[in-house]
Amino acid sequence: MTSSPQPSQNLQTIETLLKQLPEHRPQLVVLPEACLCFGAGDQRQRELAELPNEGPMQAGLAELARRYNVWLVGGTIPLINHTDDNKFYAASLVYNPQGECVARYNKIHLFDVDVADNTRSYRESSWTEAGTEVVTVATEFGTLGLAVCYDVRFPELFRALRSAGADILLLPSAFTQVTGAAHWHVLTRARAIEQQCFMVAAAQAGEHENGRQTFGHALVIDAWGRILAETDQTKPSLATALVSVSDIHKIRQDIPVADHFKRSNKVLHASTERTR
Ligand SMILES: O=C(O)CNC(=O)[C@H](CS)NC(=O)CCC(=O)C(=O)O
Repeated sequence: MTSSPQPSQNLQTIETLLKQLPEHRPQLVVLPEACLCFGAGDQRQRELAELPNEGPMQAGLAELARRYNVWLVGGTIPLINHTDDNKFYAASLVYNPQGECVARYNKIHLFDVDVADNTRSYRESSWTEAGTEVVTVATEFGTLGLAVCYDVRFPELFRALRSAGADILLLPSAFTQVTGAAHWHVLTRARAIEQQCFMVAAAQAGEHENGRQTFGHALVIDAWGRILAETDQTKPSLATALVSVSDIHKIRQDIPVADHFKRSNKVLHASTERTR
């Protein structure tokens, strides 16, 4: 998506995409970070921020999940934070096909980064409250592990998701054009390979109303690191793949990294303690 600052307009775009989905059900649809409001400025986002399970953005996503009979992951939307009025949570919400919100993940790693693009300096923590919880959710497809965008640079989170049972990693994103061109495919594939999970990485793409340029290239990656689907367009489009989560069992059996990590973790931990 090339989301605008206008939630109702973005909901319409999402509905246009949902109409193009293959017939196959059950189906999981992952939307990009800030799918309902992008490039609006932090003041506008604060105004739009909603309480959990209240407000038009969440009602819109719930209704679409129900109408199209899909599991729908609403990238991130701003949700109110009671401890600091100036900061909202960047929350990724999972809706089941009945339109019920069954999980919420607040983005943990915030993008306080300098980039050689026309924005130059990103300071996400100045308007976003960091999440503190690792979130997985059991579904009929397998267990989903939730992460968002910049989180992909922190493999420890993905290790924690795998330890908590994740089979399918979800990564709603809004990667910058510059960092995306250099790192997007490598990072998303690396997380899939090392955790032996599917990776569904949705993306903002193109040039937004505030001049920000995002990289696009939404991906579905399997647990062997193969790219199953990719969209390289900068107009709203879908990357779709038909997958079976049972494919990961052989990979995990043949290369038992989860067991080996338990062994090495003790050694590594003891060793860093000694050298400190
Ligand atoms: O601000 C919004 O409206 C939506 N959120 C974003 O665009 C976020 C925070 S600025 N973007 C990223 O995390 C980019 C990460 C990235 O590009 C990298 O890790 O290289």
